[in-house]
Amino acid sequence: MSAVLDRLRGRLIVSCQANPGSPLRDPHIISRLALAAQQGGAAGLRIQGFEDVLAVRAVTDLPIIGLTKTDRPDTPVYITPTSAEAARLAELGSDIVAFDATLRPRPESVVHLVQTIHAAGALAMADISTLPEAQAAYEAGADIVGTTLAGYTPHSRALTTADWLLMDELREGGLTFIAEGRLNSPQDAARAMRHGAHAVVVGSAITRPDVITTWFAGALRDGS
Ligand SMILES: CC(=O)N[C@H](C=O)[C@@H](O)[C@H](O)[C@H](O)COP(=O)(O)O
Repeated sequence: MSAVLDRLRGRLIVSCQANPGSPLRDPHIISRLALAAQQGGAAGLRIQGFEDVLAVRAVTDLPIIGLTKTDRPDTPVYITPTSAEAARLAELGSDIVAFDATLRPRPESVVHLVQTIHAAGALAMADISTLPEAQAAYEAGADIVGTTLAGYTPHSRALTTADWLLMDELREGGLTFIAEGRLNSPQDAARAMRHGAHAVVVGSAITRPDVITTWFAGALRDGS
């Protein structure tokens, strides 16, 4: 296992991303969120977009998982769909480049993306939604898989919680994985480790106050 992945073992990775339209969508603000996460004990950061990766790289030595989100009319794949984007993320200082490795129509093969990321000197994190996708990603040379896209593809379990079953399948299949997606409390993060995660990514519950506010406002509306 690589030194970077070893450094992340058993640790928290904080995703610092702001949705389009969010008042926090600004590289300076994202870099401050990253520093706040570091101060709180994050061992790694997950950062979206070239400008944000650049801004965060300038302020911290923590491992960065870089990605892009690109809406394209020709494919449902939106997390780092092309090798050009993957290479740029590595050049800008991402230690790990995350990309969509789901079994859906895609502009470029997973093998090509992995090779490009490795050639650029970074590790390849395959964002998957099912066990077969994780197996295929490892066969294609990925360094690590993440449960990032579970619940976000038509062929994965539709859930409002983390996909605990997928974590169990990965663990039982002997596949190392990072748990990511809808881990909305410290208890969820700890539970993911008990389900066999190598590390845990938490985003919205730490760095999206606009989203968190909707949880609270909704609870007041519904009275639950
Ligand atoms: C599905 C997708 O596009 N996920 C993105 C991937 O980087 C981010 O929007 C999520 O915030 C991240 O995966 C962390 O998950 P959560 O915010 O649920 O803790």
